[in-house]
Amino acid sequence: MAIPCQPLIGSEKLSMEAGPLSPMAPISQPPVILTQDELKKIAAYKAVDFVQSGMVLGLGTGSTAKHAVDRIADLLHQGKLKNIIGIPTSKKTHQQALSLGIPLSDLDSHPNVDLAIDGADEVDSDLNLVKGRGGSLLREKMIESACKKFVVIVDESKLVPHIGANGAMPVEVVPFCWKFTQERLQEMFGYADCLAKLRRNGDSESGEPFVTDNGNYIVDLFFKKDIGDLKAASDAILRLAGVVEHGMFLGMATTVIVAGEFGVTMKNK
Ligand SMILES: O=C(CO)[C@H](O)[C@H](O)COP(=O)(O)O
Repeated sequence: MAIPCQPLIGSEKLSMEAGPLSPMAPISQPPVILTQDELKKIAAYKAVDFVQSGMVLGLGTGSTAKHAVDRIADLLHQGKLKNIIGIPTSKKTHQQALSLGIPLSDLDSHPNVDLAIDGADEVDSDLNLVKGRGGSLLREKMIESACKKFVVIVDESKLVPHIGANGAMPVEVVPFCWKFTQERLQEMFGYADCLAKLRRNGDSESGEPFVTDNGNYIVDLFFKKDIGDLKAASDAILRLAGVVEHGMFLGMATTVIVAGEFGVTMKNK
């Protein structure tokens, strides 16, 4: 399930043959298969190649973006990057960046962001995204809407034929009468085509609601069929009083870097 991507120069092969042959070694050895986390790290490191000294940077959230933040901190400590200002997209990333000594600010002080690097839960062939399964969609959307370039980093498992094909599309809602808002979302898409479900901590149906960094709840929409007109769906969700934001990031990504078994590919808008 690969979107047609433009290979990077040489399209590095990530599935490498094991070490040099010794006289006792078999003629060929099994390929080294990289883990999903190693693929995420490769995509993240490629994205950090876009970072230049003096930039204001949106720092993404999640297991892929974490590698990018680590890499930026390494380059700062090595003196290869200077005068970076990071704008974290979550409390968790704020903590990570702070602990690594990355100078931090926010959109109030730095409303123009040069570049944001973040992961995604789904990417379609038009570079539309689902984000927010980690719960940080609101701050991510605010910061990534304010940036000149938005580089998305994923392993190939995130590529989908259409948005909503592979899991939840999160909607951040105010806690006040969340059941009412959940019900309106459910009615909007119909019981036959969608399941709207409050996100809770843990697996139990009776667990406490998951609370976002902004003190809100999340209703996850599980679509059973193609959403169709994404812009219309986005507008309809945002018109609903009680909804704060949703996890469809339409037309926002300027570049998507995908690390997969057969190499790293990059697609630009
Ligand atoms: O949107 C997000 C958090 O709100 C993440 O970017 C998204 O969930 C991808 O996470 P990961 O890199 O861990 O797969």
